[in-house]
Amino acid sequence: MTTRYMSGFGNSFETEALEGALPVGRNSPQKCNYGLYAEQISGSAFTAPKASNQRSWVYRIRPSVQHSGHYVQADKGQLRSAPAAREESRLPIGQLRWAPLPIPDTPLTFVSGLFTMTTAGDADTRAGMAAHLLLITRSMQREYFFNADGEMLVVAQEKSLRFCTEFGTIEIEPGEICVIPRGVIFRVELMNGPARAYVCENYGGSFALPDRGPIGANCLANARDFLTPVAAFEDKDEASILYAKWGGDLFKTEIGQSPLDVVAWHGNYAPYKYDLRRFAAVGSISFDHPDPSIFTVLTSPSESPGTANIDFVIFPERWMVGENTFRPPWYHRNIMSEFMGLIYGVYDAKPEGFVPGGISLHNCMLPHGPDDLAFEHASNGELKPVKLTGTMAFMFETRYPQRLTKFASELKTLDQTYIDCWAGLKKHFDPTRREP
Ligand SMILES: O=C(O)Cc1cc(O)ccc1O
Ligand SMILES: [Fe+2]
Repeated sequence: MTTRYMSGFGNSFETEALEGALPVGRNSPQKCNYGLYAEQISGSAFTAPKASNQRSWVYRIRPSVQHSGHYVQADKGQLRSAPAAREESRLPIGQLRWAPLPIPDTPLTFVSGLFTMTTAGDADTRAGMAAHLLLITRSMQREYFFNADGEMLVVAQEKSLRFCTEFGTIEIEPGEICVIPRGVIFRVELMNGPARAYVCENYGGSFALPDRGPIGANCLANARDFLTPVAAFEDKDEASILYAKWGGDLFKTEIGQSPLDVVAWHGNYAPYKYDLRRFAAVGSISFDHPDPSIFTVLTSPSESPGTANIDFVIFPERWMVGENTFRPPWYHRNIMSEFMGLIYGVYDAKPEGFVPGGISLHNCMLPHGPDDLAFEHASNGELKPVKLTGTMAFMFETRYPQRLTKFASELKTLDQTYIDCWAGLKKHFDPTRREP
């Protein structure tokens, strides 16, 4: 199967899988072609300002009310939501790091394979996020899912994933991400074996491209590199289950057909993918290490301008050329809380211990920075231009403290010796020493 996409970010797209399925010049004619039902899905309040107003019109075989029934509670496994339950929120704080969670042999789908590591803010008040690890060993079959609590940003880490959605099909491989808006129904299939991914569940404002400020009109993530699928539909009458994440709980309902029955759609509320390797990194070409905000791919705004609900930041391949500069990230304490993952390669602040598929968590105001090895190397190495190659790390950075789940705190992969990576930093203080 070849997937086809339309280019652009937040465009008003239009696409039809059958010619003439889209009404011309109106949204809801008295009768739609092919006997389709017209329906709107809103991602913002009807009256939201134009720049943040999101909605799409879908023309489908059955209206969504028929892809619905009596919902009953489903087993939510290790899926958690903010605010964290009290017994989960008194867990010890600290700088934390996990080795990759092995992919088990047991059946895990996109729904049962979500393991929540942190939650932040409050899903009901549409503030904050959750960070999940995703392990998949089985494609969803006659199973579908939607999330009313937030949009889902999926970062492929090991093997590829196919998202069959109401709006069409998206395929991603490691190095690529997929964003599924709140409420959109989808199914996830494996493509080349059991997969591992990271998921940021965004309870807040939809991810948008950051303003570039003085950088100007180009570089970072360019709008044309975001890809939204063309319409594709299933006309399958077979007993299926629709899962819904709603208010922090997981529910399910039985339906008699595939809900992926949208024959045509138009609007600006739709899933998309992006290849992180297309990110045109901008950095210092003189001296000093800039803030990592220069590597923001997507930002979920909050009501405070400049203070993101979430920033999705990457650390891609790039040249390091700073003169008389300590080149890795500086030591720092940050009001924002940083959840990091490594897709492939080596991260410059942590050449050891932070491995692909692993996680680190540096929460609000907890100090961190390069380990002793990285410090020694960066303080004494010759400062010729160096290219960091074959690497892709990322960060989900939120204004809210990230609370660890009990699951995360009890994982065997939690690195009990992480704090020791700074133990070897020597006291160099000498009141008579001056650098040339
Ligand atoms: O802590 C980290 O590794 C992420 C990070 C990278 C950087 O270059 C500057 C600040 C920062 O938080
Ligand atoms: Fe940091």
